[in-house]
Amino acid sequence: MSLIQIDHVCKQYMMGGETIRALDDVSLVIEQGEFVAIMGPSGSGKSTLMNIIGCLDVSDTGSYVLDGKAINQMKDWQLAEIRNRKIGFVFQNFNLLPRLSAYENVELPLIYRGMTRKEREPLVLKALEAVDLVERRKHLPSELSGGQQQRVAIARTLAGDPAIILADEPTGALDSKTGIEIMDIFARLNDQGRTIILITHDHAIAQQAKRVVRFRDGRLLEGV
Ligand SMILES: Nc1ncnc2c1ncn2[C@@H]1O[C@H](COP(=O)(O)OP(=O)(O)OP(=O)(O)O)[C@@H](O)[C@H]1O
Repeated sequence: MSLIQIDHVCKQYMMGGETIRALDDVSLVIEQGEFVAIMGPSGSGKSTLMNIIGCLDVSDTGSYVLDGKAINQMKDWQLAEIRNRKIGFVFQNFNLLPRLSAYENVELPLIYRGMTRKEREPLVLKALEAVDLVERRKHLPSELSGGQQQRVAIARTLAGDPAIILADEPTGALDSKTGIEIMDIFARLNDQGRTIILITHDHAIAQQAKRVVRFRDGRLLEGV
């Protein structure tokens, strides 16, 4: 069974009487343990697909099965539960809380899950270790470089042990050298068995993934 199975998915938006086909009959299979880049120009539908894969939105037609569960039929609360348990999001602008240290930022989702301090600590340290940031755990985001902040964000995601890491332009706010370093971290996590899906418009970044899926005008071009 594939981790992600998307079949003939369509998503339209109405804008001032005009219909925009953001996703136009998209089918895509992603296996457990893959490292995939979804690449396309602005407006090609990447974010729309990302939102569907991340259970933030559902398609108009077609089907999406994630880890054996049919997502299309789910209610909002069920989608929220799947998101919390299975998906780790990484965003372009890091989304760290500025008044919390690196450690506390990574810890926060585990507090929301109701874990005790004792349960949280090894998970937080392990996640920070995975991105080589244990030493900087007491720093505030403002005391860290952009690349380090993104690594904290990746650690925050890892601590929750998600089935999939979904990264939306994770290198978009970084210079190209730092961007490649972030991709090296994803590659390392992938070597450890993590499934990673990232969306990007940057060809050089996409090439760092093991598989590139190209997108244009709401359609997949190759690599399916
Ligand atoms: N909520 C919305 N309402 C109307 N149109 C939308 C909405 N969201 C997206 N679209 C349109 O759907 C198409 C695909 O948008 P999408 O954001 O998925 O593209 P993208 O490839 O992620 O672009 P970018 O890289 O600029 O974020 C675009 O034409 C966009 O204008």
